[in-house]
Parts: sequence; structure tokens; C-alpha cells
Amino acid sequence: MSGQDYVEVQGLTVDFDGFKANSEVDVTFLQGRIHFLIGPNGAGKTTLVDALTGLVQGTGYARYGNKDLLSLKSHQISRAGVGRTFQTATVFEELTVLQNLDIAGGVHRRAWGMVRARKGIPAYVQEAMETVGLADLRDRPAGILAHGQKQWLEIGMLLVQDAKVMFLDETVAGMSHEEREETGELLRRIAPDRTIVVIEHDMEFVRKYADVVTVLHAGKVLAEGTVAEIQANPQVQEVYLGRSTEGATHE
Ligand SMILES: Nc1ncnc2c1ncn2[C@@H]1O[C@H](COP(=O)(O)OP(=O)(O)OP(=O)(O)O)[C@@H](O)[C@H]1O
Repeated sequence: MSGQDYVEVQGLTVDFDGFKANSEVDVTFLQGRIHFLIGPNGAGKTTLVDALTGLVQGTGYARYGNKDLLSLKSHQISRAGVGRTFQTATVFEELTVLQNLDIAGGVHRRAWGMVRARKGIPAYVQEAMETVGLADLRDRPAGILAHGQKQWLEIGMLLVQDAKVMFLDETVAGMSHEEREETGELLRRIAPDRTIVVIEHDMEFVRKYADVVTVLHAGKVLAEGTVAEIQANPQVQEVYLGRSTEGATHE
């Protein structure tokens, strides 16, 4: 055993009153690879992540370690080391960067009082702050951070929770070119020890940072491979309205 982590999804189906937002999805996400999920609007990307993080009920199987994520509640999934971000950042705006991280890491600590009273910054919080590049902003309220910085703070919150599997939903949407580059480098820094899955529409970002791409269409896996393989795939080109995936945008 190499000890490499993975999430293996088999036959995942999510049925919303007869409408299958995911249908028999098979996909494996491996530690150390930045795995992108792409596909047109409504393809079922967010639903897939929702099902794997306990927000909607799916059928099938999603093995992580010795657990089936589909049989767990969201708090159990998070405790098992599987975390996610949302399209809209969910940081506590009125609290500082440090407090947000402290709270995220403090699921096992008891109270606010303890957090406030404690002197010094725990090493894992400091490390997360440095990894996501927010150490200099630690006393700023999260609400005044730039859009990109809020997304990095969310990733930092997953780091302090020691999430080994991270699902990131359109993390670079709305970011400047520089912020995207920094985000890509951040993903590369954290990927070796983690299983990273990114939902993304921006093909330039995908092309630059993807190790593996899975294309979803109408709830199903249409194709999987490297960026070059995906872009050369006629079915994928067809789904993007006959355009090359170069032109795939969030419309
Ligand atoms: N709770 C729900 N009830 C019914 N239908 C839903 C529900 N959530 C999502 N859907 C539908 O499931 C389909 C897949 O949605 P989903 O958000 O997973 O797509 P997506 O690929 O993430 O799209 P986007 O790129 O626009 O975010 C859509 O047709 C959506 O309207």
C-alpha cells in the first residue's frame, strides 16, 4: 500500500423527484492530483459535490477510506476529513482572519471564551495562514478582504480542519488574473498531501492547473482525461455547442 488517499464514486445517482441531476456517475479522485470537474451549466457538478458532502441524498457508493460517504451525515463527512467550499464564500465577515481560522479549527475546543483567552496562535493555524498567504492580514475583519482573499481564507479553514479531501466550487470565479495564478499555486502547494477536486468553468485555469479533468453533461460523465485529451474529444466539443472547450465559459 502506498498510503495514497482516494475517493471512489460508483454509480452515484441523485434523483430530484424524477429528475436525475446525477446519473450513474463513476469517478475516482486521487490524492496528489488536482482534479477538475467541468461541464455546461446544469451538468450536475455542484450536485455531485453536494451528494459527496451530505447536502443532498445520493444512491450508489462513494468510498473514502473504510467509509461510504453516501451513508454519512454532513457533519460525519466533515469529521472524516472531507471538506468543501461554496460558490459564495461562507466566512464570518465580522470576525478577523485569525478568528475565522481559530473557529474553524476549534470544532473540538469548547467555547469562544477559550478561543479568546488563549495566548498565542496554534502552530497549525499559523501554518494555514501562511500557506494561504493571509498571515499579514490576520487581524483584518474577513468582511473587508478582497474576493480572492475570502476564498483563500475558506481554503485556510479547510486546512485547519485538516481536510484531506477538498471540494472547491468555482473558487477562481470573479478573481483577477493575479489572484487566479496565486490560487493555482496554492492548490499545487497543498495537493501532494490531499485529494483536491475543483469545479471550474475557466478553461485557461483548468488548462494550467489540471492533472485530470472529468467532464459532466446532463448528470453523466461524458469524458475523463488530461486537458489535451478532453479538448480533443469530439463529444466534449459537441457539448460545448460545437466550439472548442477553449471557449467554454460560464454563461
Ligand atoms: N434541489 C434541487 N431540486 C431540483 N433540481 C435541482 C436541485 N438542485 C439542482 N437541481 C438541478 O439539477 C441540475 C444540476 O444542477 P447543478 O447545480 O448540479 O449543476 P452545475 O453543473 O453545478 O451547474 P452550474 O455550472 O450552473 O453551477 C440543474 O438542472 C439544477 O436545476
